[in-house]
Amino acid sequence: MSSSTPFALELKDLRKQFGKTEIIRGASLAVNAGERVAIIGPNGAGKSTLFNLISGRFAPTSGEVLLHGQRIDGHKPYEINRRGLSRSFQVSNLFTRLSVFENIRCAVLWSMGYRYAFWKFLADLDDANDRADAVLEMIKLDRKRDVLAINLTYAEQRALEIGITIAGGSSVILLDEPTAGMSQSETRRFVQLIRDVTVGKTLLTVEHDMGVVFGLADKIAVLVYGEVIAFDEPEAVRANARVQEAYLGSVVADAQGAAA
Ligand SMILES: Nc1ncnc2c1ncn2[C@@H]1O[C@H](COP(=O)(O)OP(=O)(O)OP(=O)(O)O)[C@@H](O)[C@H]1O
Repeated sequence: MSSSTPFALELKDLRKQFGKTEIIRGASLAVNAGERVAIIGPNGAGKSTLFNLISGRFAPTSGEVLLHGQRIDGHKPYEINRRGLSRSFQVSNLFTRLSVFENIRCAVLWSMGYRYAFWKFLADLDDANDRADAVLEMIKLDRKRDVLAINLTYAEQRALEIGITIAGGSSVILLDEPTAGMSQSETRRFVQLIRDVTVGKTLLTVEHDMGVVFGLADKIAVLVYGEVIAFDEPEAVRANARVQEAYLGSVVADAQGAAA
């Protein structure tokens, strides 16, 4: 066994079957700490399923998921979260009737272990408040601190979700289509926001927008029929013949304009 630093996240020959259908068919991937990785692939390739396997919503049929060198496959989502992996969802996960600040503070308190032990939380409330305010500044919602989440714009709600995802200080962040539904200018600002709040962290994002992919990712993983057929830097993936053939031909041509 090597003594070098383990990968932040590693998938080893991961498989997932639903009934008789194998959706994830031996996916392998090794992500270094601090890398930003976009997972792309055609509809139905298994991107969301892969996220569900990594974050513990599904247990794999076989194979391994390692977080900082330790097995997490089959563990419960909250256990995986405690070990430093946090995930956002395509569908909004906000408490719409709570303020922006309260949404973030809930996430901070949860990450500090106050899910059930609210009796001990008063002592640490100042810490939680400070951390929540720091996160609000990072996601640029400090001026909306006391606004109810339901009254935010769509883009602000998505920023709040990112804030909730990073509030606990996880080192590995999974974002599922973070810019879906945004205008082009909102998307550009949002990509910058994601870059800013994930400095020093490991990021995996599922993304359809090639402008976002090429603007954000250090590396791209191409998932086709439940297999990672390429995992490399953007230019190498763009030039990869197998990727061109299986998926990217026309999509990449479009992206060249979008990323320029
Ligand atoms: N819980 C489940 N039970 C049965 N089949 C499932 C389940 N979840 C996903 N699938 C199937 O797995 C396949 C991959 O779905 P998945 O949502 O992971 O793909 P995707 O790459 O995220 O697609 P998209 O880009 O359209 O979001 C689909 O055929 C889907 O119907």
